[in-house]
Amino acid sequence: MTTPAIELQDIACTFISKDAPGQRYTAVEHVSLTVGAGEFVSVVGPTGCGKSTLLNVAAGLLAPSRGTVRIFGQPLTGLNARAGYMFQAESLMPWRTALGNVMAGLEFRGMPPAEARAQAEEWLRRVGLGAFGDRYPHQMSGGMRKRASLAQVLVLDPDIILMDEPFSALDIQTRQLMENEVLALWQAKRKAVLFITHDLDEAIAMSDRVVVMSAGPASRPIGEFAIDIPRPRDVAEVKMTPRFLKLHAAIWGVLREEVLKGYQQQLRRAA
Ligand SMILES: Nc1ncnc2c1ncn2[C@@H]1O[C@H](COP(=O)(O)OP(=O)(O)OP(=O)(O)O)[C@@H](O)[C@H]1O
Repeated sequence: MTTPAIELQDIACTFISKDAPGQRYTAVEHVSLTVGAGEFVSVVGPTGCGKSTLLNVAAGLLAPSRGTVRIFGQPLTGLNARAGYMFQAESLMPWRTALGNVMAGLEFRGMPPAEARAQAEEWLRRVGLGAFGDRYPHQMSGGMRKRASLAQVLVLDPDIILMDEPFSALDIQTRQLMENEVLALWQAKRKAVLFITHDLDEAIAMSDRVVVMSAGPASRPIGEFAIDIPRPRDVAEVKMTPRFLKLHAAIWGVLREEVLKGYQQQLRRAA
């Protein structure tokens, strides 16, 4: 077997509780998870179960309290330099144009400006923003900003792409367009993707594998499903196929109870 792109081994993350500083809260525990080179893996689970925590661990933004992280076989210490990260929130610098934003990472790496500009323009074209390089973030729609963010990540040609609910703020049509575009780009480049989402439909439509997390505290994977739907896929069309519906029913069977538990916990915390 080839070395996985990401290998989380028996990870635990314990935080000082926000509600009671004297208490500790174990968000995730006994999490072992791999993403193969070129594999698209989604993690789904109830709200607050620790999905973003795991992504932060894979990005090297958060050191786990226990366990090891290996990136292409090497123990991760510090930031994961082989990964690009696409957050739920906007990541564009408001004072830079779309082109300036996409160029920024290349410039920080020390690439000569003319070359950085040429590569950034090429990526803006690939994400459908070729004519909008001179727009500032506030002059773009939410969908355009997401495209620019995507170009910002992909221009750096990372071997691993970490995505935390990147499309959750978009309307459904724009979202489906973006999902298809991400799949097309992924299919062409075959990077390892770790994708976090609340949306089971999205997870199944996009992924090679879907991992289901239990409700917290001490969340861990409780189910793993191979998505054997042929590619290329159209995310809207695939949702009407019998295989999709069967997989959806199977995964929802595992996820449903955890979502209810997570919801009850939220209500208790809010009370
Ligand atoms: N830095 C921190 N300090 C204290 N608690 C934290 C910290 N980061 C996360 N937590 C807690 O750990 C748990 C997991 O959080 P996380 O954001 O990873 O969940 P999530 O599954 O991504 O949530 P959502 O689906 O709502 O985005 C939550 O209960 C959260 O309050």
